[in-house]
Amino acid sequence: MNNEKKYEAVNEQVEGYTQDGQPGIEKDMDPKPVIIADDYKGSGKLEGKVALITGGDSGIGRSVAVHFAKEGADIALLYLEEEEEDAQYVKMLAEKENVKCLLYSGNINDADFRKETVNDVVSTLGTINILVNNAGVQYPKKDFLDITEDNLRETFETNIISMILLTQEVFPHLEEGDSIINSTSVTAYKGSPIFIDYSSTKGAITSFTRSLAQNLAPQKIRVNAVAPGPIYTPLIPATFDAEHVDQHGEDTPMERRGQPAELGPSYVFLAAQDSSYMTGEVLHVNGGDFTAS
Ligand SMILES: NC(=O)C1=CN([C@@H]2O[C@H](COP(=O)(O)OP(=O)(O)OC[C@H]3O[C@@H](n4cnc5c(N)ncnc54)[C@H](O)[C@@H]3O)[C@@H](O)[C@H]2O)C=CC1
Ligand SMILES: CC(=O)C(C)=O
Repeated sequence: MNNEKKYEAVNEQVEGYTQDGQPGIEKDMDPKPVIIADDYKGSGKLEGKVALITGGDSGIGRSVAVHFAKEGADIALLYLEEEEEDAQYVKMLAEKENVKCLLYSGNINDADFRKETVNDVVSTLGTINILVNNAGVQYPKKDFLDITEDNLRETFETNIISMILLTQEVFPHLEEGDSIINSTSVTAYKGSPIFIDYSSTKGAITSFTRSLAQNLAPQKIRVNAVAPGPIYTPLIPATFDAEHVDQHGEDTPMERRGQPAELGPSYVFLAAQDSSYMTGEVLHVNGGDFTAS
């Protein structure tokens, strides 16, 4: 079975599965997302590198973590406490690739936690070469007036404010050739009637990526982003009702949701020297929605 057929087969089994609020837990998902293609072969593209991946326990971040491990990077994952088992699973997969994997559970919105995490990664693994800013939350609301101030503040705090603050924490350790990759979203480009606040944070992430890329270009530190379309991750059953979960991705030109396995290679490309002449760019992995780019 070719990879796309395998993804379609998983998609067909989804059938409106939901979870009870964020954070979504990958170990409870049935069917499980596909993290990496069976025929993916690492070729040492990230050997000797150290990557810090936020939200690296599950979904897109898990796929990034496993691809980076396949490419020889030591990795550190930052995630919420409720996701410990998901993170332990990623650690087990990474260690099978003979790389180190450090785990940091806590809230990215806590300044001490950010600082302690970065200091510990650097003292244990020597440095940080790649920062993947991927943690995010979303609270879909049909009615504009239903967006609560608490949800609005949490969405901005988690998705963009802490992204910038964590990047400031990591920046002093980055050197020429190192790279930052941010997870934005197709909703930053298309807008979304149910994600007015969330899509605003994703628009901010795109602008942050472009602006920081210009600022850091003289130091030869590259800053790029990936804009996923609808991807089957714990975030989806944790935040959508069954009908929306079922339909997720049907409105793309490819008429299907994506699997995390279809995202990981883009992050490898942006982290590796293969993309050495790219900065401030966004890769759109969205099932063919090229008008949203
Ligand atoms: N699944 C999708 O269809 C799409 C996802 N994205 C983005 O991809 C990124 C990853 O999400 P997914 O893999 O889909 O879901 P996910 O639920 O697997 O990952 C989100 C991760 O964010 C982390 N997180 C959230 N709040 C946190 C906090 N306060 N402190 C520490 N960690 C926190 C959690 O570890 C969680 O695992 C997010 O930024 C999301 O907005 C973008 C477009 C589409
Ligand atoms: C959550 C999100 O960004 C989409 C495209 O579903």
